[in-house]
Amino acid sequence: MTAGTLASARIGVITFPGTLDDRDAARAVRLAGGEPVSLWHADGDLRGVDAVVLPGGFSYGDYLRAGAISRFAPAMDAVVDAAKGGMPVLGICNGFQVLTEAHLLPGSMVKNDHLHFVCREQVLAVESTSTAWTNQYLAGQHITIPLKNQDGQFVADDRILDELEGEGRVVFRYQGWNPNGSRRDIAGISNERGNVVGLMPHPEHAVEAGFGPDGEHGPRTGTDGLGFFTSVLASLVSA
Ligand SMILES: NC(=O)CC[C@H](N)C(=O)O
Repeated sequence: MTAGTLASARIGVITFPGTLDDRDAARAVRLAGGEPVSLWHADGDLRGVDAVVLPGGFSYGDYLRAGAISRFAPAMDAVVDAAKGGMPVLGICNGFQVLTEAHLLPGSMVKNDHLHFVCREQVLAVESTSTAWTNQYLAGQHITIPLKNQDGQFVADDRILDELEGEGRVVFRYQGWNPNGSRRDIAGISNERGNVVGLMPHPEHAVEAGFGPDGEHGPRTGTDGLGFFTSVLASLVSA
């Protein structure tokens, strides 16, 4: 993509068997002004996209461990190479699970501590705006987006957690209630470079006025998730 051509940014959305949220992710890209490109897990060619979203769902039925099989999909070999080269990659929920399994992000996702599926509107604090996916938010801003998962507990040892905190790579933290027992209330993290971000809650379901969740204090806005997709477009223009 040439600098300054915001609307021509092509954002790939990968579909695995069992993916649920690819259509909403593609729609979010379109509403932000980008061009969504459908990518299939078995295809190792990313079709020249500028960034990639790994959407939510139950890829390969969450068999073995959520994300553990998807990690070996041919598309993921291409994503790992592209991410190492600096391409923006966002993993949402099951996509976050795939990113940890693929070792693009540290830590692991395990069963929610209460052992129940959780589905709710969740308030998050945006703790880092230095990533390809959060540069259009304000540091400390609270956003409300849906959360729905069974394996949403982020775990890592203290050395990794201290490193994430020390390097400003805790991108989102749960506010008000920790819905799954995640260490240090962590809802999302990034890699060192800030091009790879993963989180459990779902920004792609909060991109259109009147349909997303109410804000924390104010009237229903429903668009708190749109900033992920406008952020990546902005990061591509400034790249
Ligand atoms: N919404 C989702 O992406 C679900 C993620 C995952 N398979 C889980 O339940 O933990």
